[in-house]
Amino acid sequence: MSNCVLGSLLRAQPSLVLIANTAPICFMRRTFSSRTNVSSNTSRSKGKAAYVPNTTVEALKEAVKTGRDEALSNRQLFARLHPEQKTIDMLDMYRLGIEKQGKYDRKRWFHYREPEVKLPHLSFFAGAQQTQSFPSETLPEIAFVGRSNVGKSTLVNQLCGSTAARTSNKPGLTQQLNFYTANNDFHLIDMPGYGFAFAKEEAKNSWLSVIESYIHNRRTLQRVMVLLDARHGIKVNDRDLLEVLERTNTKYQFVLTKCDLVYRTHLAKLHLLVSNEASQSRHCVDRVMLVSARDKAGLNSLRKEIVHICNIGEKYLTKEYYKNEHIAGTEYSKQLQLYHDTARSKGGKHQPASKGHKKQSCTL
Ligand SMILES: Nc1nc2c(ncn2[C@@H]2O[C@H](COP(=O)(O)OP(=O)(O)OP(=O)(O)O)[C@@H](O)[C@H]2O)c(=O)[nH]1
Ligand SMILES: [Mg+2]
Repeated sequence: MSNCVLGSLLRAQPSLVLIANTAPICFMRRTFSSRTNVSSNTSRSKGKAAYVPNTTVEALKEAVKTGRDEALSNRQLFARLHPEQKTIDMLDMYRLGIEKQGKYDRKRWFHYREPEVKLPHLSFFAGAQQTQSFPSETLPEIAFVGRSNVGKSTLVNQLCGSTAARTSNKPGLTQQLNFYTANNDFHLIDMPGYGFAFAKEEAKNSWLSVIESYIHNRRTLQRVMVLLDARHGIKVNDRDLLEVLERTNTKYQFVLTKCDLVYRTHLAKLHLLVSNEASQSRHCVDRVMLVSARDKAGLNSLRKEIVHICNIGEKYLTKEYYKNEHIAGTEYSKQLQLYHDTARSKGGKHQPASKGHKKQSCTL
């Protein structure tokens, strides 16, 4: 375990990380006990986990280049990001993120009625706490990894409309690799989380080495879904996992979870940062997925991704499905047009968020 990279999470040492390779800002790698950030200069971010992912973002670079913005905190730099309009439109369409309520609130009007991709129910068939207990390699496998409590087990359940995986609001419930089969078409693997968890140190060390061994050796593993909490983005201990994935030439993809807990504009900015990260990584799929298991938003896109990864598209995405999808898309465009026309005729911009709307805290 001493040479296990993931194991280093548990004895993290402060070290310097450069943003965007060239940007003259550095920040202290946080340990679990010390959560200070040297580039944060606002009292608001003091003591909080203000974290800028180690990624190249034109807006951030631009802000740094001007010189006058060098003293800005990560949070302020993040606030200056400008996501593309098409990202915001996509979030609107799939109703991801909290929408600021306005006079012409789209929720009251219409939404995109996407036909559902129905995946078979899951059944549990193996649990592994050590490498020798892995079941034999038969069907294509997709693994779900991420920090404890990020929503792995919940997502596995929601994708297949099942309750097979146990979930809890207490980090550290899943303590072994759980293998689920979906109608003998593919396997989904729910992994234990890394980072903070209510479990013994030795147990956490052993999960990490088993996860690493699984990623390294499993020939049927098609993709690793790296789940990131939309409130937090990429954290230091995620980076250690990404290093393992890159080193073992494993194909992986980011999934932003709990999108119902952040505002849509925040989500669009985070999407920009994480997409940037994905496009710079050799083995990362350049398509960031966004989901909310609570609101059941974005799940369908992830289901389609799974079906494509496992090459079972013709079974689940029939001609009928594409026809319904086309009808729903056309209807949505019509309603959107009507919405814009009405808003314009009433002199209309959206009203600001209502006073009673509770703002969610985030640690970016
Ligand atoms: N609001 C919200 N809560 C969610 C969402 N997904 C999961 N949760 C909640 O997050 C908590 C953790 O969910 P789990 O699925 O058990 O998390 P996990 O990643 O499997 O956690 P470990 O097994 O400890 O690694 C539960 O209370 C879930 O109800 C989501 O999309 N939105
Ligand atoms: Mg779990």
